[in-house]
Amino acid sequence: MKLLVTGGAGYVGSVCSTVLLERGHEVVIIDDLSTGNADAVPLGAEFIEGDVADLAVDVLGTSGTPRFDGVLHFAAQSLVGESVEYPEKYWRGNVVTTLELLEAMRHSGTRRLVFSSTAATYGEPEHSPITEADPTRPTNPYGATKLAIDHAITSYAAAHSFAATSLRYFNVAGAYKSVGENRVVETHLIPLVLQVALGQREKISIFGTDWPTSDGTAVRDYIHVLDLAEAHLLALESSVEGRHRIYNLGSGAGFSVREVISACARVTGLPIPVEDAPRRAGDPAILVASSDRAIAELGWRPEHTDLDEIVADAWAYLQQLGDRSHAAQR
Ligand SMILES: NC(=O)c1ccc[n+]([C@@H]2O[C@H](COP(=O)([O-])OP(=O)(O)OC[C@H]3O[C@@H](n4cnc5c(N)ncnc54)[C@H](O)[C@@H]3O)[C@@H](O)[C@H]2O)c1
Ligand SMILES: O=c1ccn([C@@H]2O[C@H](COP(=O)(O)OP(=O)(O)O[C@H]3O[C@H](CO)[C@H](O)[C@H](O)[C@H]3O)[C@@H](O)[C@H]2O)c(=O)[nH]1
Repeated sequence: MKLLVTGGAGYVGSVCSTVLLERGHEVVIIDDLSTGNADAVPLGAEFIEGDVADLAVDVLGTSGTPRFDGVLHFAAQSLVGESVEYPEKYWRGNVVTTLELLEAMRHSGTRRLVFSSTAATYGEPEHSPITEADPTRPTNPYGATKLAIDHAITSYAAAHSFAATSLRYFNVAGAYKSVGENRVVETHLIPLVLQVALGQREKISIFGTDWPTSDGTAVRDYIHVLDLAEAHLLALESSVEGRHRIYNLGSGAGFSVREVISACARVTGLPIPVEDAPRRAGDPAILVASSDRAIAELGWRPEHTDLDEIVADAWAYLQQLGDRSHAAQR
């Protein structure tokens, strides 16, 4: 297939693009490098630098035979805390941008879409694990914008025969080959803990030690980025015109913040100083996915579910990056 990948210079988008190219697909990437890295664009992909909202119409074309077989839409602003402080950046950057993309797809006759949704669409869950039938009550603007986009996609599928899939990722982690997490502003637990191990940060703050969990720290479901890439391929291949399918994607097990820090200490063999800190606003206590629907309908099987393996891949990537990481250059 010839595929348009938005956000293909970001973490998840560049790993997925790498896997798509390995499977023989043609990949064109649009990325404005607002949070991505030009050197994450995989060899073999065509790269167009700029904003999806500005470029979608030109790149997809407006009439005749569609130029692309499908779109994978990763481009987004995705920092929960920032979304609380600057919601306008999220409503414009996520919702307005995606509406422009959907319209460009409609006019060009491109119907196949895989969208990066998120566990943050659910908000504070009533029970665990979370299924797709559970209520969606996001607790921050980031989750609200992703949910709004999911609703828009549902109506485009019904009215305009889009063959769409929203993948609700839980906590993505790990690395694949030369691609991993290398953000200017890093807020995610595993890369932060590994930066402490590397001596790039003094310590890791544990946000909340009084959660109703076994060790008092928050529990998350960490999914290897390579398993996520496989789900995108399966979603693309099986998409159905007129349907918008929604799937949760996680590894099926929850790990506490302290368990993640222990895994990082085991894998690196290095000391990781910690400090107890207050809860972070908007954080739910426990987020664990039921991926049963993706397993049953897509035939997806998460294969890299061992936390130590996920951490080891992220660690290998950071070591290989060395002085080239944003954290090293600060
Ligand atoms: N990482 C996670 O744990 C996680 C979890 C759930 C959902 N997601 C979603 O997955 C997607 C990818 O996340 P990520 O962690 O790789 O983030 P990322 O910030 O590394 O990647 C996003 C990419 O999109 C680009 N971008 C943003 N807005 C753009 C625009 N308007 N035009 C062109 N390019 C634009 C950025 O430069 C960046 O390269 C996002 O949609 C995110 O909301 C991520
Ligand atoms: O320095 C830190 C950073 C994080 N945490 C804790 O570690 C856990 C994981 O935090 P992350 O920031 O790595 O991930 P989140 O669970 O907050 O959010 C991630 O997963 C969500 C879905 O589960 C959303 O999709 C979101 O985009 C994505 O960043 C949370 O309990 C958080 O409070 C700490 O204790 N200290």
